[in-house]
Amino acid sequence: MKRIAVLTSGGDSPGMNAAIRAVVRQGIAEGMEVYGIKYGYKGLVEGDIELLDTASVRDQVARGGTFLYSARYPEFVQLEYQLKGIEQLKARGIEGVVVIGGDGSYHGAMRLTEHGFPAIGLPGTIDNDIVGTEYTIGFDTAVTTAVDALDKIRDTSSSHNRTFIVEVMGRDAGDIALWAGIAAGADDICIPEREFKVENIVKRMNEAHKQGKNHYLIVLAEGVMHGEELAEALKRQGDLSDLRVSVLGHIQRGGSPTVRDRVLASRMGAHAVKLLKEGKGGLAVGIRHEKLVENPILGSVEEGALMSINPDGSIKVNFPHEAPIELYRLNKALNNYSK
Ligand SMILES: Nc1ncnc2c1ncn2[C@@H]1O[C@H](COP(=O)(O)OP(=O)(O)OP(=O)(O)O)[C@@H](O)[C@H]1O
Ligand SMILES: O=P(O)(O)OC[C@H]1O[C@](O)(CO)[C@@H](O)[C@@H]1O
Ligand SMILES: [Mg+2]
Repeated sequence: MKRIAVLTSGGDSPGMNAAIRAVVRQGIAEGMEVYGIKYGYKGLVEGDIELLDTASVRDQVARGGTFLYSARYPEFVQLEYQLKGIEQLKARGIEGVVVIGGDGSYHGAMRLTEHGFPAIGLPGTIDNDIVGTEYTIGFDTAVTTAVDALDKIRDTSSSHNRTFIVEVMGRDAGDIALWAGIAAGADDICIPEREFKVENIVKRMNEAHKQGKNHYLIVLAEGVMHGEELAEALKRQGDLSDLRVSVLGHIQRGGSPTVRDRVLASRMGAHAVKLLKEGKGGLAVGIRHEKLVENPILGSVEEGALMSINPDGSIKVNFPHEAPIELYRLNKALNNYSK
C-alpha cells in the first residue's frame, strides 16, 4: 500500500492530533504518502482531502481538538454517499484509510471495508464506550478535567453545607462518571448501566448527615438524565432546597491531552499504519493489559451495543468492558454511611 488517508469523525477528543501525527509520520517512515481528510465523512464525500507531510503535523502532539476538523454527517449511512466517498479516494490512488472516532464512526469504517476499501478504526472518543479496548483516546484527559472541576466544586460544597449534582459527559456510558467520581471521592455516582432509586440516594444522604457529613457530592452521567431532572426528583423526596446543579459540558472534550492519551494515540496511530501496510482492513485497534490488540470493527461496535432488546421485550444493558461494574461496587463500599 503506497497511499493512505486519515480522518477524524464524531465528537473530537484530546489526543486525536497525536494519533494523526503518528499515522502521518509512521506512514512516511514506511515509504507511503499520507492524505488528511477534513471534516470526517463529510470531507471524504466532498473530496476535502490534502496531502500531509512531516511538517503538517509539527507541534500537534500536545494540542487538543483535531486539526483535520470533525463532523457528524448522518448522510454517510446511505450507500450512495459511501460509494461517493470511495470514488474520491480511488481518484487519488488512496488504498486504505484510518478512521479515528467513536462507535458511530466505526460503523462508517465498517461500511467502507464491506465495499472492498480497507479501513482501520482507532478509538477516538472521550466516552470510553468501545468494546475491545480498555481505554479510548481522550478518556484520560476528559476524566482528568472532570476531576479537576469536581475537586473545586467539593471546596465550595463543603463551605456552604451544600449538596451538588455534577453532570458529566458520556452519551450512553458511565465511564467518565465512575472514574471521575471515584477519583474525586463522590458520595454517589449515577450511571446508565446500573439502575438506581432516588429514594436510596436520599436515604444515604440522611445517613451521611447523621454521621456529621455536611455536604454531599453526586456525579451524574448525562446518559441517565439531566442534572436538573435529578435535582427535581431529589427535592420531591427530601428537604434539599440548597441543592445546586453543575453541568460540566464540553470543557471535558477540550484541552491538551494527558501523557497517557498522547502515548496511547501515538502507539495506536503507528499500529494502524502497520496493519494497512499488511493489507489488513476492517479492524479496530485497542489496548488490553497495556498491549495493542486488534478486533474486527464489527465486533467492536455490535458486541459493545450498550442496550439490546431481549426476546421477552426487556432491555438488556451491556457493559462495554468489565471495569465499570467493579468500580460501581467499589464506590458503594467506599461511601457506605450506614455503618
Ligand atoms: N451506521 C452508520 N453507517 C455509516 N456511517 C455512520 C453510521 N453511524 C455513524 N456514521 C458516521 O459516523 C459519524 C460519527 O458518528 P457519531 O456521531 O455517532 O459519533 P462517534 O463516532 O460515535 O463519536 P462520539 O460518540 O465520540 O461523538 C456520523 O455522523 C456518520 O457520518
Ligand atoms: O458535541 P455534541 O455534538 O453536542 O455531542 C455531545 C456528545 O459527544 C460526546 O462528548 C462524545 O461522544 C458525548 O459525551 C456527548 O453526549
Ligand atoms: Mg459514540
